[in-house]
Amino acid sequence: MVPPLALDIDGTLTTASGRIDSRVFELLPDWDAPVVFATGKAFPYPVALAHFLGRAETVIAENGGVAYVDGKTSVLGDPAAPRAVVEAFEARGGEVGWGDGDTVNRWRESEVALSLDADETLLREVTAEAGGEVEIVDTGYAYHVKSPDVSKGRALRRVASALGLVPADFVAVGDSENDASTFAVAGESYAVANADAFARDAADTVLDESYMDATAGLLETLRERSE
Ligand SMILES: O=C(O)COP(=O)(O)O
Ligand SMILES: [Mg+2]
Repeated sequence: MVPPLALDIDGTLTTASGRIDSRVFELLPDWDAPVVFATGKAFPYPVALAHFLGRAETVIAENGGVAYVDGKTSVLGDPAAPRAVVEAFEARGGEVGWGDGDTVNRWRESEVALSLDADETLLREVTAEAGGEVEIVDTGYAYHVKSPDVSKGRALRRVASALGLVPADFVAVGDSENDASTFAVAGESYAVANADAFARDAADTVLDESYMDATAGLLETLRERSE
């Protein structure tokens, strides 16, 4: 039996230019165990990915702020403090940085994400003034202002339990700071070679290859190992 998977999306299932790698559509539709997409992206993104792969919509979004399994949505983080911090940041001239429309935050329920173009110094200053109520996670794709109580790893506990599993049953793959908590609870954890220092330190293994080259290679290995 192949193992259940907890898969980060950006940097792990993508190309270096941020597109979903086409091998995702070859390797994941028939993966014969639960697959949890665990991402910093807002809820609709992993739902859409699972949907178009023909898989169960079992997802962790917003770095663990939202979990969806078996038709049930759980919002696991309170957006009040993150929103207040970002309002204070804007009042002092900061910009969230996604332009008009802001589809990045439109469906976000537990946290706020800012563009990497945002003024990081000001953001960290305003966050420090909130006195531990919020933290910033830099995924390499965005700054996320979130409750410190929220994490992908904590959400994986809940999702695994709904599936009749425990996090230790999962193999986790990821590339950044927001994956360290998943790595801490998964049975086996792998950072892709493009991963940041947090993810590399937290992973059991750092893969030699980057992005989906690494993930695809690992999935092949896991499949062979299970035969
Ligand atoms: O949304 C982000 O900042 C990163 O998303 P990821 O967790 O899928 O890498
Ligand atoms: Mg990532």
